[in-house]
Amino acid sequence: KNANEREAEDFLSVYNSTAEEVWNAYTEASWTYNTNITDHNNQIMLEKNLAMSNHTLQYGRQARNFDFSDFTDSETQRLLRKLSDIDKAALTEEKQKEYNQIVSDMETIYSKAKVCKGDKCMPLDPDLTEIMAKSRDYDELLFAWKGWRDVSGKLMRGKYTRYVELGNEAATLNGHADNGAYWRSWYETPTLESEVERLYHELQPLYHELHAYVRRALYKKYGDKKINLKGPIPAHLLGNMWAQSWSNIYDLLVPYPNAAQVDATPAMIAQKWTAKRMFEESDNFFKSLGLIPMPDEFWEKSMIEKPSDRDVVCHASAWDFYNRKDFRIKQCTVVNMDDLITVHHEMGHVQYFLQYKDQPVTFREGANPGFHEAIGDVMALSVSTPKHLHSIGLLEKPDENEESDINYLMSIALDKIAFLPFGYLMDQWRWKVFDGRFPDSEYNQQWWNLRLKYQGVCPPVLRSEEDFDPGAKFHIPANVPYIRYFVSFVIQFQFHKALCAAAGQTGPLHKCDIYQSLDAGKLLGDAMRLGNSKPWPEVMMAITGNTSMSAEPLVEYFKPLISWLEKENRKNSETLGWPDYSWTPAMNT
Ligand SMILES: CC(=O)N[C@@H](CC(=O)O)C(=O)NC[C@H](CC1(C(=O)N[C@@H](Cc2ccc(O)cc2)C(=O)O)CCCC1)C(=O)O
Ligand SMILES: [Zn+2]
Repeated sequence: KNANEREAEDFLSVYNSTAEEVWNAYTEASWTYNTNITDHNNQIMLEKNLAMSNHTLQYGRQARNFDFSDFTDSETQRLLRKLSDIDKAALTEEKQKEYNQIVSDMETIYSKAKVCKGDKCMPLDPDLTEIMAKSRDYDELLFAWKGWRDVSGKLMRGKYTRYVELGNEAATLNGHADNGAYWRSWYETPTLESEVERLYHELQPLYHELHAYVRRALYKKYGDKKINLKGPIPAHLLGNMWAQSWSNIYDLLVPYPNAAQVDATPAMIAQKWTAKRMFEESDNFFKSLGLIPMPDEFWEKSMIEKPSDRDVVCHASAWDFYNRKDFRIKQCTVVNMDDLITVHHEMGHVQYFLQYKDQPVTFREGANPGFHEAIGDVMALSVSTPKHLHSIGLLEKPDENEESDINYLMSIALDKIAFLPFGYLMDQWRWKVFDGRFPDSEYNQQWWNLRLKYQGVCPPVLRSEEDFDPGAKFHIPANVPYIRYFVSFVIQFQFHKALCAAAGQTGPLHKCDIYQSLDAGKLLGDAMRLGNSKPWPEVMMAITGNTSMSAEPLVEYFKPLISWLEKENRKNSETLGWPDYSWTPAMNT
């Protein structure tokens, strides 16, 4: 190593220890704000955010001064290259302040928004979420759906244009074409857009089969004035505020009502499960694989229930405090199966934090953002099986027959297959907003074009450019990219297949439960420990033996259901897709 490389290594170790301090300070301030939304806490968070940017700018400039092309250590090269991209710190201080304020304002609007009916004002969590999940009254669902958009997205419309401008300015200052190109650069895959497009088209036939089957069920429930069997589905009838997961309307479309049921919620309530019990159950699962237990600080400092005395950001999240000791989850947990899945999802993030905590801070990220999103869901694929739920006392002994298999696969498909077009279109919209193909005069129209094209849903009431429906989904005001979830929903089945093999499970993928398999745990733990120190294809290879993303394991997992759906839809001579694309439901009748 030449003197230059040794100097770089010293520089990187000073960077690392100072970064831990500065990032910890920001994360603490952000946590304080997220768990107690006040102007005071907001100001402190914004200050710490600026301090973090100044640190990034100061060290980013120094990193750029090194010529690391002839360095021998590839890890040093990788660290310096990552440091050289200074993100928002490239903006002037007042533009950074403006940008951070806009994002904070949009997130505050979203988190404090309530829909009022008379003197009763309902927040998204849990009130409107519960209405969307449980109501079967077309107009009550419409009230919640339209009401939420009026008090969230609609109020952010004016801020989003400036947010886009400043984000693009920062990205171009770092050498990216626009902010979307910057976000995609984290995958180190020049062909990312065509990769995800290929995956989407491989999976679209599965979605069309499910969409046709669900549309038929909604037709039976809401009639021919509200459902067109050749048209898109009104977006408020699918059990979820964004029609992104349909498991809450499972009762309207159960394939075999007399076969074994799959929902553990009734048992959780009957047995008086608490949020704490749900988290302990998840911790047990990770420990059974030989993975790292949640540390004491986690149990002391996490916020696992919605406080009654203050405003909080209820959207669940997992937090790394960058001091290798402090990791937390913030979740307004409701005792039901949906939230038990979410607990595993958030715990998956914390397990990743724990595994890579001794990496340089720059590498304390997922191999790519999709990897970070997949870990918890992989665990949930095992935990959700009737066999596993029975083993923790939440379901009777599952009867092993084809009908209960189809029931189970349907319940999982309503989350996983239903999600794919939504997971895909969220950043299709944002990438095109950032690259200018979607001018702000068309934000809402283009949003609904994509919602129709990919999801086959339509707005139940007229929309205009006074509305800003993308802003009604957390990740848009919160400035959180979304293609990571589409990637996760594909690769989590690759991981599931690989871990099931490691666990010696030979049956069909949907029956596999990796519980207590130390081999499966080691395979995943070793991959997580690498963090972002290696390009993700190498990590993918270490887990699955392949270097690329593949839809094949997802298709294999759902094979029995797809065959059933094809037969069922043919029997009903369903039209796949929505050729009556301009149809809309009768209004106010
Ligand atoms: C400090 C910080 O922000 N940390 C990051 C993690 C990190 O980057 O380290 C973080 O905690 N982000 C929050 C976000 C929360 C959830 C989410 O938003 N999910 C998507 C998509 C989806 C839906 C179903 C599903 O099964 C899996 C995903 C949605 O709900 O639309 C809510 C419920 C589940 C996950 C998350 O955990 O990803
Ligand atoms: Zn996540």
